[in-house]
Amino acid sequence: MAEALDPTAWGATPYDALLLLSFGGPEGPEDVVPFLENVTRGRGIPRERLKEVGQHYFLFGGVSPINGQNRELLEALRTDFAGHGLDLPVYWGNRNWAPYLTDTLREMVKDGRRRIAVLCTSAYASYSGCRQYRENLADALAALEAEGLQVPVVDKLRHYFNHPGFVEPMIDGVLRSLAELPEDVREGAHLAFTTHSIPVSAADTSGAPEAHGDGGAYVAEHLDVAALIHAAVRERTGVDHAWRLVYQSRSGAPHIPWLEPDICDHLEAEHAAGVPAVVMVPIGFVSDHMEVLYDLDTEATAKAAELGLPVRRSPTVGSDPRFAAAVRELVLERAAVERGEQPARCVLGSLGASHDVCPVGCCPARAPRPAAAGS
Ligand SMILES: CC1=C(CCC(=O)O)c2cc3nc(cc4[nH]c(cc5[nH]c(cc1n2)c(C)c5CCC(=O)O)c(CCC(=O)O)c4C)C(CCC(=O)O)=C3C
Ligand SMILES: [Fe+2]
Repeated sequence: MAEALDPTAWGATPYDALLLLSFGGPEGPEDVVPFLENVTRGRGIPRERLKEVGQHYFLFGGVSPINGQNRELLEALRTDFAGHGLDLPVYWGNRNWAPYLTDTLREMVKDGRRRIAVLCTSAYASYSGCRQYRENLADALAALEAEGLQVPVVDKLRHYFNHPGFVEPMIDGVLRSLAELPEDVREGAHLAFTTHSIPVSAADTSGAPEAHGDGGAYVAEHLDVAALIHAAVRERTGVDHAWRLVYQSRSGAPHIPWLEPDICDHLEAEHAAGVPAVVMVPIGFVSDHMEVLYDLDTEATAKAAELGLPVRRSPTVGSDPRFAAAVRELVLERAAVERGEQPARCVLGSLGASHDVCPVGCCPARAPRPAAAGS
């Protein structure tokens, strides 16, 4: 097994590059409206919600932290790869802002890259976190083909929500946040694991068809990560902190059901129930981007202050070296699979490793569109 994952034996063969594929964000006030237009094209988000979200960005000078965080992750990946003798170039492209995916893929093709492993900055199954990226890849490949360029093969790496390199940095973060709470409320603190709300219909159909059902793979995967972190914290502190999975950043029309409860409503309910403190744990996100900075650090934190409820927000993985190492392992694991080997899968929790290739019917879109890197 170890041999299959040794970069000095086969390298990442058959891959000749890794593509970091992310959301993208504005880098100045003049970018905010065009960015939001890119995000919401054809998605039916109410105008009021868009104005409101624009204000979140303007509050931070029109700059989302996400691009800077991806630049740091790129550096962390290059450092990790170089330190482990893995000679694999790493590129970066986004769905909604420069560097745009199509431009990056064009550059990759011009550099002679033919077989590309893709890491998305979304750890879980769902239309927004998985299939939509595959649709973006299909669109970009079609654009290159229309330009007469040779189309590379792209393989999306499996979901990594339950990879130790994703979970362990978050466990440390929760322990740090608990330690920062005033001592008299620390032991009674509850953990609020939080992720992006999505329409209930999208949650129910998330993941492979056999996982479909109430909450689908999206909710099941988050519950697994939450239970893992909770158990590790109990083991390390000896305290059994009560926990719940809650949601944030809801958009869409009010009459369409989205996953609940919202973090702010949850904080209110916790306070009313006499809970002395809460640690918000943003397990749904890969870096401390705007959903974390605004929805948790600004809005939910203000709500808690209004209630007089002590809260802390624990960090996401960002460019933690353990996450960079996890990405290397995911590349080498998948490379071994593509060479016909059966590598060991590094995985925690009760769900096992997610599929390498999305089956037909995985995280379906409202209206079917071409998607790359699937069956
Ligand atoms: C599951 C999920 C993730 C987590 C997985 C992943 O990371 O992919 C995520 C991440 C992100 N979402 C982001 C930003 C936005 N998401 C929006 C809208 C939406 N997100 C959705 C879902 C998700 N989103 C959904 C179902 C919608 C409704 C419309 C639609 O179906 O598309 C809108 C429109 C306005 C609004 O309504 O909020 C914005 C501006 C940013 C960038 C932050 C930054 O700039 O730092 C990031 C990382
Ligand atoms: Fe989003």
